[in-house]
Amino acid sequence: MANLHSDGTAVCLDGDVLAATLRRQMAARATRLRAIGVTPKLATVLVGDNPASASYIARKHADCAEIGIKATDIRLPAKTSQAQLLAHVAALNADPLVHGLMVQLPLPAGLDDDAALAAVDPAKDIDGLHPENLGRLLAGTPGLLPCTPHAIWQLLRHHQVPLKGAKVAIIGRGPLVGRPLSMLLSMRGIDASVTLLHSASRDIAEATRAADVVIAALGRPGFVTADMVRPGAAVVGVGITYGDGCSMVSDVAEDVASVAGHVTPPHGSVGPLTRAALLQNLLEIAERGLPG
Ligand SMILES: Nc1nc(=O)c2c([nH]1)NC[C@@H]1CN(c3ccc(C(=O)N[C@@H](CCC(=O)O)C(=O)O)cc3)C=[N+]21
Repeated sequence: MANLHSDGTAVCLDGDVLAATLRRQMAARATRLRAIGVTPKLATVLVGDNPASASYIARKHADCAEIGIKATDIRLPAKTSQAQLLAHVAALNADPLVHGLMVQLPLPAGLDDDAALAAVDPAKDIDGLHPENLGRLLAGTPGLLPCTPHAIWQLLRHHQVPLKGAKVAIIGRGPLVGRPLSMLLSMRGIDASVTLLHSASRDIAEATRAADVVIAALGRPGFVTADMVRPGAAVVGVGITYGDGCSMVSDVAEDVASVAGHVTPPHGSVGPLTRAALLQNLLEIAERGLPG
């Protein structure tokens, strides 16, 4: 098996390394934009004090500082009303100096995630989760791509994992990852043959054992085990569950590395690339001269 290391362990699909490369490429793009008088600018909206959400937002802002993207960090109390939240989104939509914005999910109880996604101007929708952008992906004419699916595609492409005609088993049909990823990878030009598995699927292991690529995005620690993986297959763990203390546990069990050809590391890999994909969308908007 050509894709295995000589000691029989899988090649590491390391998102940290690729994300650092992508940030350097983005820094060069930001420099070129500033040279023509465009300062790329992000706005994030965080409602409440979910510690995981606060940590992701802090990392997005640190990435912006490193790349040379201006960023505004809007924090609203958990008791914010739907109308107040939508007023903040409308103001950012209308601000010609803001190229892209996102509302961090999940919102606290009482606020509507879908309504918040739909309120973002689709031309500034760096999450790629507005119904118009999801609809364009479904139609095969994508606009801004959803970040985690784009991250996973870039990770597989970077490591030259073949997708054309390949059997790809995706576990999890959520709106942020599994479902849009199934649309992306089955697009003309990428040409994977996708099986979308979920909690009501029978014989998940049978489907994953037949797959060239297994992508676990369900949020169940250690769900994909070595016996579910064909030797030499590529395995991507997306879901991360916070264990004791600050440990992070992947949807992919550690024993998978002894069977797979490629595998994401146990501490996760897709998160830093998801942040990179968000800022790639932002720079694309700024380069198009849109919308301001
Ligand atoms: N509107 C919206 N857009 C999102 O893109 C979005 C969202 N809501 N809600 C939650 C999920 C989750 N998500 C992550 C992003 C980065 C890491 C990440 O960078 N993780 C680091 C460390 C994380 C840590 O230490 O807490 C890592 O994997 O190494 C993880 C998860 C984006 N999401």
